[in-house]
Amino acid sequence: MAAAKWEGVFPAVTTKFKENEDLDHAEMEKHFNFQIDSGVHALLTCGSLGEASTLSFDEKLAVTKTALNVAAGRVPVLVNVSETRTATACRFVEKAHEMGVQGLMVMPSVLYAADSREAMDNLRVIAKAAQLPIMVYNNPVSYKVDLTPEDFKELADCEWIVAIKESTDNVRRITDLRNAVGHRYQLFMGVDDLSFEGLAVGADGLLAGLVVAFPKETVALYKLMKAKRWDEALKLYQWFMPLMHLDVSTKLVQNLKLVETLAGVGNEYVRRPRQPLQGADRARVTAVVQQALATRPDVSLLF
Ligand SMILES: N[C@@H](CC=O)C(=O)O
Repeated sequence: MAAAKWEGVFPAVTTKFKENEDLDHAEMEKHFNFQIDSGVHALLTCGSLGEASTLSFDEKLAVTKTALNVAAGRVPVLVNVSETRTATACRFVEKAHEMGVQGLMVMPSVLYAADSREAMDNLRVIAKAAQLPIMVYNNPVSYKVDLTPEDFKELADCEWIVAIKESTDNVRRITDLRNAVGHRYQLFMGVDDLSFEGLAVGADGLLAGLVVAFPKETVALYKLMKAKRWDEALKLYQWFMPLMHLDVSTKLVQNLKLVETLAGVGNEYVRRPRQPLQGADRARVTAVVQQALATRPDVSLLF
């Protein structure tokens, strides 16, 4: 049977590399401990922000193993599934299950824009192989596959599908999902700069990017919203917004790795063909981060 209900702040952790592009497990241990010590409610490895597209099958398992070792049961560890072929995804989830992950996030195949019949079949086949709770990552903006509230109604009989990461960029979708399927699924806002709006209309959590550099602030935003302390949440959100815009970009990985570096919690090593930001892009992100750091609220005073 599927696990306890997921809720709260789930960072899509960045994958740490050395200068020569090898995995840097020591840096990842630091990063994962930093997230957990800051109060996040789970870790998601190997998402798009985790540069999944540059990681081999075995590397994804190795990164996830490090997260499991660090978490040691303190928070659940989910791994993103982004294989291009359903059969490969099944092999991957079987290995992830053996390794002890507590859940999966499943993306559609990024190289083929499946129609909804194909996308739902892909999910059912992966769920059967995994026998693990699954969050469906619905992001038609980036991946050109949109599972609608009607599709989720149809998937409701699949007990392993327990949550949806909502990234349509359309905040109406949270309410449309609730109206269509009630509380059958836990709903996560997947677009950073719609966090307040998503939580305000009843999302159960955030599966977000900026949390990698500012976990305490993201957890504070979530807690304020759940406590209906709207004015304080809005003030914090207004401070956060210029940073959150940085996640909504084709350069989100480089943006966020630069944010982590300037915030003193990471480095900028990425895998080619990505390269660290330069020129005007670098100056723009640096200015946003410097302004945010200069006006950073002390969220420990809020609770
Ligand atoms: N969609 C991202 C998280 C948010 O930026 C991911 O899957 O890594």
